[in-house]
Amino acid sequence: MVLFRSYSALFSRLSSACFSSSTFRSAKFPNKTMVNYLGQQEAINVDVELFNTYKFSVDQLMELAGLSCATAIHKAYKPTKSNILLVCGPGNNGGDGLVCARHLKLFGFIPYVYYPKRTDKELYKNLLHQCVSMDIKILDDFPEKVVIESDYHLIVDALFGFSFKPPVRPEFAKVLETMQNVETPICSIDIPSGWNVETGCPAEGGIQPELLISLTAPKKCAKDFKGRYHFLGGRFVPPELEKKYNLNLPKYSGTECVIQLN
Ligand SMILES: NC(=O)C1=CN([C@@H]2O[C@H](COP(=O)(O)OP(=O)(O)OC[C@H]3O[C@@H](n4cnc5c(N)ncnc54)[C@H](O)[C@@H]3O)[C@@H](O)[C@H]2O)[C@H](O)CC1
Ligand SMILES: [K+]
Repeated sequence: MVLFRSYSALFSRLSSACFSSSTFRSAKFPNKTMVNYLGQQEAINVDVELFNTYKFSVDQLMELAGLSCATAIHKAYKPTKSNILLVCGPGNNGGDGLVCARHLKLFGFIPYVYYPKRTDKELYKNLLHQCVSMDIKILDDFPEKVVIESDYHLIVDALFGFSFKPPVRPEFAKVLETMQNVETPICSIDIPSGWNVETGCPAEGGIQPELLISLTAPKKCAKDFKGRYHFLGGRFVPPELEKKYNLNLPKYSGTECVIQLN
């Protein structure tokens, strides 16, 4: 354990010098003011249309969402041999986290999953099974602040997405509080957990992710994001749906599944 921690600490110092390649800094980013930022109900409506009108299954979209997240993390953080703590919540945002963990492993990272409140649905059982089958460690307890800071290079926040209604219920309060206080960088999937989906960061506290990956289209709270990297992922929106909600999505390049917005 001592060796493990000292490796992580060393790695953390080395890797902070390697964040983001120069290719990234010189790339031309689309004007994010062009993109339509969705309100909570709009995000839910788009989701419902994807399932009901366009007949996507949740598995399909979650796989693309989770792959987008792992890809954005790989683009923002190198080298890959680092420990990543994924905190997965009870809904689809948590499911994106489980998929992301699997892809991170395939990309060469060392993911650890904390998934305290599990749903009984087949999809989630399978996603967790896939993680376990790929030797991804599932943690029974959420690590203390000092342990996170010494052992992990990045936290992936997959606790709550666009269905979150504040205030956070007591069962998740401790986890969110720890995430608010750690020095370790945070990557939030779709919504920084604990933020109001529309008004953004709460007046007191609130996590401050370094990386935000908006899925389908950014939500209004993303205007409050002051971190280093903002990516858009979830490249699965049919053109008709994009038109209907005036999403004005930026053009993804070639076969890329994410695009950097800032
Ligand atoms: N169309 C897309 O863009 C897709 C997005 N995906 C991801 O799905 C989430 C939205 O998922 P959903 O299941 O609707 O909800 P959440 O994950 O946000 O959370 C629901 C979960 O959380 C509990 N909860 C709500 N409020 C609170 C609270 N105050 N305290 C504690 N717990 C709370 C609630 O009871 C539920 O259990 C979206 O953001 C994307 O990440 C899909 O993966 C693909 C399609
Ligand atoms: K989240």
